[in-house]
Amino acid sequence: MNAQSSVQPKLRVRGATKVYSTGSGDLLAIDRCSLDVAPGEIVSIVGPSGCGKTTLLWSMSGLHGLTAGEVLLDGKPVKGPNPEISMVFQEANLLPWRNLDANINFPFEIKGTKPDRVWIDELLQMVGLEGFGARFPRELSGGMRQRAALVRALSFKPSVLLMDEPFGALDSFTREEMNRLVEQIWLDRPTTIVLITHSIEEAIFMSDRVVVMSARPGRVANIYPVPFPRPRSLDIMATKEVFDLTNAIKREIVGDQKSRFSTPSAPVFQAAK
Ligand SMILES: Nc1ncnc2c1ncn2[C@@H]1O[C@H](COP(=O)(O)OP(=O)(O)OP(=O)(O)O)[C@@H](O)[C@H]1O
Repeated sequence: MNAQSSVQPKLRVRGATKVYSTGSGDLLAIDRCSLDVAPGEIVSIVGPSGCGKTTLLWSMSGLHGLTAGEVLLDGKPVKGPNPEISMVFQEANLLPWRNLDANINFPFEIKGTKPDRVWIDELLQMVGLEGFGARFPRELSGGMRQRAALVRALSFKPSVLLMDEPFGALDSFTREEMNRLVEQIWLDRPTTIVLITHSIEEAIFMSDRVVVMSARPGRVANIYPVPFPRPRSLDIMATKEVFDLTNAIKREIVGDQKSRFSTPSAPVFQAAK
């Protein structure tokens, strides 16, 4: 799917600017970021540490407000938590005293709504966790806990899934397994996904487009289309085209950081006018 097509964007970020008030003054985290994500598209956001990736993603979720700019879901402003938007974080955040089933049910209990058990069982099967409902988080591996977090996030049937470095704490083998799993689920049930990652390889494997942000204050520096066919096999990932794209993105990020380090840095910024 291509965001440049005439289809209305699922998610539209317009001039997103966020200033945090800190003990040493205002800090401009992101500055006039704009991005359209098409329905059913997977977009990754990469950039130097501290460039504002999480700030941008949380703004998309409605979990925190913007100083200026707006986020639109299907053309309507996102002004707070939205049932259409789910999140997955680096930590699975499962409640240790509840078993897997009870963890997945927990958000429904809070909301006072009834979970769709058929859908949840289907998800558990897709991620290979069927039959593990009675297990407690301590009895699950890191990868299994993240798979459970994925099921919990998808259990609401969101139309947008926001993932904040979801596999960053996993070993590289499990991480690749999770990448393939998310792609499989997405191929089966297309959802609009925005993913933050520190791994350019992961970004390329997962995405239709990779957004590169500049060092803080974060701006959209460049957007790279990823034209490789799906499902993305290890063979595709080993091609020269992927190697060249990886290097181009890496060079852009490293180059940006180098130019920052070679000029005196000012940690506190004024908000963009
Ligand atoms: N609640 C907050 N209050 C003050 N400053 C904040 C707050 N949250 C983030 N920041 C600052 O805003 C900037 C952007 O942070 P953010 O976490 O969005 O970046 P990031 O690109 O996700 O970082 P990383 O890649 O290291 O996870 C950083 O300088 C950070 O210290």
